[in-house]
Amino acid sequence: MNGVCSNGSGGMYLSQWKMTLSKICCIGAGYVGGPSCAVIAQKCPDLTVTVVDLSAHRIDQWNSDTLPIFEPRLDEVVKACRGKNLFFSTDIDKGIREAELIFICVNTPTKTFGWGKGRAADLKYIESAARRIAEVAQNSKIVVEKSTVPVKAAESISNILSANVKPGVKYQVLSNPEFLAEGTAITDLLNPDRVLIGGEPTGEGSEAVKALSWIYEHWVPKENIITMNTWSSELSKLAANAFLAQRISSINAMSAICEATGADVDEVAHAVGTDSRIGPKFLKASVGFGGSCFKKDVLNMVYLCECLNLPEVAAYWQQVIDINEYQRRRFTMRIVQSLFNTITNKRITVLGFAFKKNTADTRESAAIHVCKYLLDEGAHVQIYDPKVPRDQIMSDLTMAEITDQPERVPELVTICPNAYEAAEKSHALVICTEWDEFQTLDYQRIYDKMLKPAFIFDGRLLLDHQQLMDIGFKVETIGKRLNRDQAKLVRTHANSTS
Ligand SMILES: NC(=O)c1ccc[n+]([C@@H]2O[C@H](COP(=O)([O-])OP(=O)(O)OC[C@H]3O[C@@H](n4cnc5c(N)ncnc54)[C@H](O)[C@@H]3O)[C@@H](O)[C@H]2O)c1
Ligand SMILES: O=c1ccn([C@@H]2O[C@H](COP(=O)(O)OP(=O)(O)O[C@H]3O[C@H](CO)[C@@H](O)[C@H](O)[C@H]3O)[C@@H](O)[C@H]2O)c(=O)[nH]1
Repeated sequence: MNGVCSNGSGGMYLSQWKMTLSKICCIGAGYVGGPSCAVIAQKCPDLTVTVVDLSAHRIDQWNSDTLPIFEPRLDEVVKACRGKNLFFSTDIDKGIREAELIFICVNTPTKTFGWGKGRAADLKYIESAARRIAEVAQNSKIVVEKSTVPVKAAESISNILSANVKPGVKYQVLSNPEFLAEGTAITDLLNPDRVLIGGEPTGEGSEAVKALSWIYEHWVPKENIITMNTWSSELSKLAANAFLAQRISSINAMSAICEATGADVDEVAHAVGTDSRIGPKFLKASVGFGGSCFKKDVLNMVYLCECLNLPEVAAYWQQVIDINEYQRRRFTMRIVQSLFNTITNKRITVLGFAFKKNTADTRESAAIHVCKYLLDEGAHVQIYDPKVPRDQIMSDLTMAEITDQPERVPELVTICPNAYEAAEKSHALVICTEWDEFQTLDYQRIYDKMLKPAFIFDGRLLLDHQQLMDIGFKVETIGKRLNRDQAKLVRTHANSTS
C-alpha cells in the first residue's frame, strides 16, 4: 500500500465528519460502476463495496457466472471479491443508507428530445440518483460524481441534496471522472495515468477529497492523484475525450488526403507520432470512432460552447463529429463503387460489429452505420462478431435512426457463427472491428468460398494486404490508394452527399 492512513481497524477516520469511511456504495452497475468497484474491492480489503442498480436483470448477471459485460480479466477480479467485500444488489436504499461514500456511475446519454436534443447530456438519471440519496440518507455522505457530466453538474447535485437535507446530515459532492477505456478497463483501472478529484476548497471539502484519495492510494501512487476545483475536474474529462476524438478525426482526415495522393496513412501517422510533442497513440486511421463516449461527450462540449455563446469554439469541436460521419460514409461509398456501383441483392460479409476489439459493446459502433448504408442499398449482409450476441446486432440495426423499414432487416441480415460461414457466396468482405482473430483467419479458404472477383475492404488497416492480393483478392483499405480512378470517384461522391 502507498501512504494509506487507515485507522488500523479497517476504514479511515474523518475527524471533521466524525465518521469512519468503511462502506462505499456505487449507484449504477454498468461498464464503469461494475469494473471500477470490483477493482476498489480487490485493492481495499478494509472497505465493503456495494454496487446497486435499478435493473434486477443486470444485478442478477453480476451475481451469476456470466457477467453482464465482457472485459478481459474482469471475471477473475469479481470472483475474487464477490460475497466477501463486494456485493451487487437492487436494494438501492440500503446501499445508500449504509455507505459513508457514494459513487454516482449512472448513464448520461445524449438528450433525444427538448432543448439541446441530439447534443446536451440527459441528466435525468443523475438527478434521480441525487434525489434518492437525499430521500433515504440518515447520516452524512460524501457523494462522488463519476459519470461524465457537463460542467457544474456537481453544483446541481449539491443543490438538490442541500435543498432536501435532514437535520444532522451533511454532504460534500466531489467530481472524480473515470478514464477507463472498454476492452482494457481492468488494466486502465489498475494503472491509471492519473486519478482526478475535484472538490471544494473548504475544511470539509478537503477532508472529503482526502478520503477519496485514500481509497485510490491503496494502489495508485500519490503523485498520480491530481486534485483541483470541481469545475476544472468536470471540464477536464470532456476535454480529454474531445482531444482523443480529435486526434482520430485528424488522422482520418489525413487518410482521405492519402487516398487522393498516394501517400500511406500508416507511414504519415508513424512520422507524425514520432515527434515527441505529438506522440504515437490514437493515430490509427479507421472507419471512424465509435463507443458510448466520444460522440456524446464531444456533442456535450459543442452544446456547452453554444450555451456559453462561443459559436466559433462550438463549430471547431463539431467538425470532429462531422469528419467521423464523413469517414464512415466515404468508406461505404468506396464499397459500393468498387462493386460496380450496385450492391442490391449482393452478399456482403461484415467481420466485427463491436465498436472496438475486446468488448461486446456496440454503442455507436461504426459497423452499425456501415451496415445501415449497405442495407439501404439493398445488400444482403452476413455478419460475424466473436462477442456480440445476435439479438444485440438485430436490435442495433432496427433502431429508428438506422432504418424506417425494420421489418426488412431480418430478411437482409444473417448472423453467422464464424467468419468462414459469413463469407459463403459473398461478393465482398468488410472489416469493421480490429479483432485479433481476423488477422489469423485462413484467407485462402475464405477466398475459395466467395464469388469472384472477391473484394476485401479493410476498415481497420488490420490485414496483410500483399498476402491477400497474392491470393487473388481485390483489396481496398483506409488511407492507402490502390486505384487512382476509384479514389477520385469516391472523393467526389462523398463530398456531394455530405
Ligand atoms: N463506458 C465507458 O467506458 C465509460 C468510461 C468512462 C466514463 N463513462 C461515463 O460513466 C457513466 C456510466 O457509463 P456506463 O457505460 O457505465 O453506463 P451503463 O449504461 O453501462 O450503466 C449505467 C447503469 O446505471 C443504472 N442506473 C441509471 N439510473 C439509476 C438510478 N437512478 N439508480 C440506480 N441505477 C441507475 C442503469 O440501470 C445502468 O445499469 C456515463 O456518464 C459515461 O459517460 C463511461
Ligand atoms: O487510434 C485510434 C484509437 C481509437 N479508435 C477508435 O476510437 C473508438 C474509441 O476507442 P477507445 O478510446 O479506445 O475506447 P472507449 O472505451 O470509447 O474509451 C474512451 O472513452 C471513455 C469514456 O469516456 C474514456 O474513459 C476513455 O479514456 C476513452 O479512451 C473506438 O471505436 C476505436 O476503434 C480509432 O479509430 N483510432
